[in-house]
Amino acid sequence: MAHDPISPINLVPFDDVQELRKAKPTTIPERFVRDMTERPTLGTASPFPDTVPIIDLSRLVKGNNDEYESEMLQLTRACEEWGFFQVINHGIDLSLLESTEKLVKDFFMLPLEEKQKYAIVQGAVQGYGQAFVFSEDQKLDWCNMFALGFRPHSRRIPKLWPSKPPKFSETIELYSVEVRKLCKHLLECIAMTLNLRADFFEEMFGVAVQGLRMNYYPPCARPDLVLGLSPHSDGSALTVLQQERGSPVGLQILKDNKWVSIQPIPNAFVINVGDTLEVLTNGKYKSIEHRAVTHKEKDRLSIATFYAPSYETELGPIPELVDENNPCKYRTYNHGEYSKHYLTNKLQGKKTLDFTKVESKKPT
Ligand SMILES: O=C(O)CCC(=O)C(=O)O
Ligand SMILES: [Fe+2]
Repeated sequence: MAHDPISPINLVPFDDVQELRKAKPTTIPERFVRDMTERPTLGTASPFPDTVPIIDLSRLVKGNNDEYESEMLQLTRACEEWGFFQVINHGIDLSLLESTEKLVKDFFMLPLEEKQKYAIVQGAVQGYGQAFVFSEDQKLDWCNMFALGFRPHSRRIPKLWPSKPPKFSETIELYSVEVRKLCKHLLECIAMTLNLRADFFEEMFGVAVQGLRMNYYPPCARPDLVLGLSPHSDGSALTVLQQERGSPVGLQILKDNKWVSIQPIPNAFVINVGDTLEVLTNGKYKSIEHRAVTHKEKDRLSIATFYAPSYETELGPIPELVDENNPCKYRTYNHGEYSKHYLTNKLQGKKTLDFTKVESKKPT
């Protein structure tokens, strides 16, 4: 698919959160104040520092030895029981992570007029601003976002690649190439946890779609009333998230019906299973609902890379993963069609996945 399969999308104007914050309002504007049921519980969500699995990638390249086997088991458990894990020793140059982080932060610190040169254009899901805002009465996230398409090349909108700060675009390019390699490697390992050939996903995905969303969450005087990012699952196959060094806790995942905070580990990436992998594995590896919360004094930056099959790919449960005990739970559909569906609906937990669910037959 040459361009975003999204046209037209009618986004409605939104308030720029950094600008709002500058005015230091004593009350939070109504459009950001969540209904009681949606408000985050802060401080009470247990941080579970050692339960979201940590995968040491340096142990996954060594071939057939005990370390490799035990790390593969850990990866299987992470995908099956958590849908989220952190990777350490991923091999990406730490100075590249630091410079990416710094330049992205510098971008958000530019004056609004400068950032607005790259504003989301109607009909695209790339640029500066909040996507997923479709009505005047929809609650807004306490966040500014900047999204860019990276691969395939035809998806790029060159006028949205900023000239300021200097080196931004070339650094994002280098970063995205490295993160792409990481995604490929992780998917090879994940394929093997499913007893599939290592190159199974690589072959199926074609020229994989890769996009970036940079999220900047200014501090908020009332973090108990707002959400940084609404609950959602990602439409991708895999998502790779970098959190700024020294970030406060912000990411929470819904685990056994409780919101659990993910503690940032310096230099690690947070990886999560997206909807596409859920469908392909016939629900064996599930995408997990997650959200971001804000902090009273500290800002937070995160950089999410979404990695997904090409838009032409036909998706459905992999036949090897469907049998009598695991009947087919999702219908077959075109990935471009799903992306369009995902991007034209507000973020609402895992609701977009209903698009592909097959009605389960009631036992007679
Ligand atoms: O900022 C975060 O931790 C979450 C970001 C996220 O979930 C996303 O961009 O899809
Ligand atoms: Fe997400």
